[in-house]
Amino acid sequence: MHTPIIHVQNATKSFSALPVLKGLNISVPQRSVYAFLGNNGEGKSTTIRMLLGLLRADSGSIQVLGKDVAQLDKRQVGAIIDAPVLYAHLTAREYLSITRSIKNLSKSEIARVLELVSLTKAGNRKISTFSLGMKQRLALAQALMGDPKLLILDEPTNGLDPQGMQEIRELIKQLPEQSDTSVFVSSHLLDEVEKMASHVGILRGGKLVLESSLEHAYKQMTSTLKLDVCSSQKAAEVLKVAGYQTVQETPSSLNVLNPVFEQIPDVTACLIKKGVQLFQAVYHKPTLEQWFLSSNKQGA
Ligand SMILES: Nc1ncnc2c1ncn2[C@@H]1O[C@H](COP(=O)(O)OP(=O)(O)OP(=O)(O)O)[C@@H](O)[C@H]1O
Repeated sequence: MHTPIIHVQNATKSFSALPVLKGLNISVPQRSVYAFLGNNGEGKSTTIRMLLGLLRADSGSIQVLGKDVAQLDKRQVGAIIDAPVLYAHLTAREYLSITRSIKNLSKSEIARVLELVSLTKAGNRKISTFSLGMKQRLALAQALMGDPKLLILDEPTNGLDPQGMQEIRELIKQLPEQSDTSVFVSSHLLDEVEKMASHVGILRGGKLVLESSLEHAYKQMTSTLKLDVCSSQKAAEVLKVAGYQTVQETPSSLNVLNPVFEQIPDVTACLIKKGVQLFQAVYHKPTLEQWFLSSNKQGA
């Protein structure tokens, strides 16, 4: 098994005796886009500051890129925290050349990162002429200079319009494949990160209450086909013979468990063929958000 790119074990952090993190465990697999979710004030930014070595945990262990965070070479991690300060009177290339000289990188690095964020053509334009989405892409380009193996982003789509959000999402999504960069991205919106993440961790009450790959989550989600019929018992017998699993709710309604959407015509045809009157069929697949909320309640 690969070493997690971020591994937090039992981390705690209090501010003026007020506990914010109360035994936080996080395991971020390599080459993942890990969405770190939590409501406002749950401690996402605090965690991110600890991952970047800007804040020390009171107790517990924090490993980033296989090393204790205190020993980490910070140049191996790219980050956007808070609103990035972009100098409006500079062109994008001039702006990136500041980071290039600080990090002592080759000139070609500017062209590489501009290409990655699709800003090659706008490279010689002043930042003051950029849209908010372009500015955020430029901030991403800056964070990607030096080809970091890990990118840590604190709410990178905050304040962007839907198109800007989509641009950033598409960019982030392709980073593991394109440049072997893992991404740890905080957000308070599950439906927003669902479109780009491969893994999700949910922070609540100072702990991670759920951590899962999205693939696993999707497999766990149970869809149902609710049928209103003349006799649920008869319908259940007919469907059992046809290989469907059902749960009877009332004498006149039952749920078919985990049907795929394409099976609905077959289910209804089976019933009609055997003389079971069907009044209504309603297909339901929970959203990821509903699944997480219910898993959370069960785990609580
Ligand atoms: N330097 C600090 N001093 C005192 N309290 C702090 C400090 N930094 C954060 N806190 C408190 O810790 C809690 C968590 O804050 P944090 O900014 O980490 O949450 P968050 O999940 O990032 O919230 P948001 O989504 O609103 O940014 C809040 O109650 C905040 O007031």
